[in-house]
Amino acid sequence: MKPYQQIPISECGEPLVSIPLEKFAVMSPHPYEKLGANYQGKSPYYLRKRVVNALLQAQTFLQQNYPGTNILIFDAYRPVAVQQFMVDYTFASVVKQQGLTPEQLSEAEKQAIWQQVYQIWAVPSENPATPPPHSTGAAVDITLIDETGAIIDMGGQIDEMSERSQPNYYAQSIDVIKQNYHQKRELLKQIMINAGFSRHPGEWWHFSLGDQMWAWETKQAIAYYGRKF
Ligand SMILES: C[C@@H](N)C(=O)N[C@H](C)C(=O)O
Ligand SMILES: [Zn+2]
Repeated sequence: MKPYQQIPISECGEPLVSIPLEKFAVMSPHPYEKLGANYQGKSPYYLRKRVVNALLQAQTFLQQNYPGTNILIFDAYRPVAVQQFMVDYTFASVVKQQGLTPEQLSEAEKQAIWQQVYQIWAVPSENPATPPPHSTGAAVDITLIDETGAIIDMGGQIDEMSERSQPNYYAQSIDVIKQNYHQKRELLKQIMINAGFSRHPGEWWHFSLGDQMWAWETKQAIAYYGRKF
């Protein structure tokens, strides 16, 4: 159990709504649908109403200060079944990268890979007290695009399982390009924090508002969004 999962949830009942996608950039096709994730009629582009409003606020702030720059939404709502699909997919990918099959792995080797997977993915828990963040409709994975529509280089890919995913990975670098990665990550963080979000301490692209991780990071006693569906 992660420390943030100790935070009690007092579900406020606010609905999930569709993100107005015309106001943002999106990946097409959606990255997890492309891998075969089944959303069973729901959309990865749902969020809680207040979370959508806050995301729009972040977008307005960004465009007022950096005209032409835009938020790219990589992922938002994720049913627990999709969380399960993605952790299984990631486990299988790591095994494959090692040129192995699961049957060739010892229990200890499997555990080591699961540990790696759960470093960046939340456990697909069905327990209402410990929902995966994206299953609450409060979490969103984003990056930025520039005025030409190109994805701004943040010095790492979303969902990358490496040290580079740490938000401050480039903070101390003396290399100008790497300093620029850090500045871009800081810009992303700043527009989101201004709008009320908090950032995942280990992932530069993950932000949430109102869920357990947000409550933990912002020192609130309770979270107000639990699992949806
Ligand atoms: C891996 C990334 N897409 C992500 O969303 N990670 C968080 C921790 C999650 O699975 O909720
Ligand atoms: Zn995320």
